[in-house]
Amino acid sequence: MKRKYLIVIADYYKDISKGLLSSAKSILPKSSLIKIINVPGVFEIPVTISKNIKKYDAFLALGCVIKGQTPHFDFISHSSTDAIMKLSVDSKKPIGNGIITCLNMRQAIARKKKGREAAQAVISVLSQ
Ligand SMILES: Nc1c(NC[C@H](O)[C@H](O)[C@H](O)CO)[nH]c(=O)[nH]c1=O
Ligand SMILES: CC(=O)[C@@H](O)COP(=O)(O)O
Repeated sequence: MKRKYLIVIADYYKDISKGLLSSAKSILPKSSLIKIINVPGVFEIPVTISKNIKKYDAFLALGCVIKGQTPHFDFISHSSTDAIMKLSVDSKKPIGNGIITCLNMRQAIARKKKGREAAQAVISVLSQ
């Protein structure tokens, strides 16, 4: 079956996002219809998915948050994760969480292939 996927990707850390995107795309079925929307940061991901929730079968949220000096990291990480979970449960559609939350750039580089896990999870839920 030809599934429609929307990938929403935050450009805040472009190199990391590129890795997340290529690893996610590598596992999606070749027959899928895939649309990609770029947003400035992970905070913009939930509203973008929400605006498109009826148009696609499944979604991938990709981005990277790296801890700085202030509590900003916790607010951005929790609010985006919670909003994505709520959207997924309310709409009954899978949204793969490929937002990595890291304490430093070294951790982010080591995790930039995690898009694959998010894509794999979505495929698994779609097949239930
Ligand atoms: N600090 C990070 C951000 N911050 C930006 C926000 O996501 C948002 O774009 C801004 O607050 C305007 O609404 N975004 C990331 O993706 N990663 C970060 O580490
Ligand atoms: C997400 C963050 O914590 C970071 O990008 C912001 O840095 P800071 O807390 O130093 O303003």
